[in-house]
Amino acid sequence: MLTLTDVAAGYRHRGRERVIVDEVDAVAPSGAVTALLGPNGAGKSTLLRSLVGLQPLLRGRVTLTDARGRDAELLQLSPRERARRTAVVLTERIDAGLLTGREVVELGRHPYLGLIGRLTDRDRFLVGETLAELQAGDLAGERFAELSDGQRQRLLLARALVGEPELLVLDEPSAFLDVGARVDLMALLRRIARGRGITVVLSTHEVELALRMADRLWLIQDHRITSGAPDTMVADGRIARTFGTRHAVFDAASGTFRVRT
Ligand SMILES: Nc1ncnc2c1ncn2[C@@H]1O[C@H](COP(=O)(O)OP(=O)(O)OP(=O)(O)O)[C@@H](O)[C@H]1O
Repeated sequence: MLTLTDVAAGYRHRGRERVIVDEVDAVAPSGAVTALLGPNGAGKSTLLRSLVGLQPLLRGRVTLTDARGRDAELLQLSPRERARRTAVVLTERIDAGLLTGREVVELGRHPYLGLIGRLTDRDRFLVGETLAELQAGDLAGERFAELSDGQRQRLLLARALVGEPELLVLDEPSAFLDVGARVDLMALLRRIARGRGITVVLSTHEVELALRMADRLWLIQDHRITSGAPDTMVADGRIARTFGTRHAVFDAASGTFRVRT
């Protein structure tokens, strides 16, 4: 479980602070998918990057609670320990040079390798198992650079999971996927969250999909976050207020947007 306590995320330039999201108190349960929603520029990437230590957190506490109920302050852990317990999948297209699919996934074992950096039998076993779990075994021998966006996404997810993280954070994982692949990815993430009992937090622009498939929502509006179950947020009008525009109106009954006529 991930708990944010009085978190502020943003940027500091030459001693001046630009707060993007403030006073965040939110929980992402384990065994579940939490979707972070918000309009363009609301601060989804800023918050996710700050939570996992990819940019400095302005204020607050980020607590990871393991399966035995032990708390750890995520950003106080050593980089190696943090890399073992969390995995991050970003939107940027990565340059994997001439690496094969399997070699990309093997990189996910890096936080566990000794000084020589050699994979053990257990590392190889986990790589094989994870590739199978994500139905990506047929991509193992292919050159990563020559694969489609959907196939790469699967391998990047395998790379993230092969480190057996407790927390998986994904920034717009469906950005380059077609509609069928987006639904498949959400279903896969749900299965992984439940099967492994891990905490999955992802940002997305797919509001309708998140309403149907996420267990919990974090919604950014006006620099603050509110959270809750999708049904609750639809029923109390929060989704309509955040995403409705002059031309798009949210229909709570169907959980979809339609063009205002
Ligand atoms: N390096 C930076 N320095 C200062 N401000 C930044 C920096 N990077 C992003 N921002 C600002 O932070 C705000 C939030 O950006 P962010 O990318 O986190 O939003 P987002 O919700 O992920 O947006 P989108 O949905 O468009 O991807 C924006 O106003 C952006 O201009």
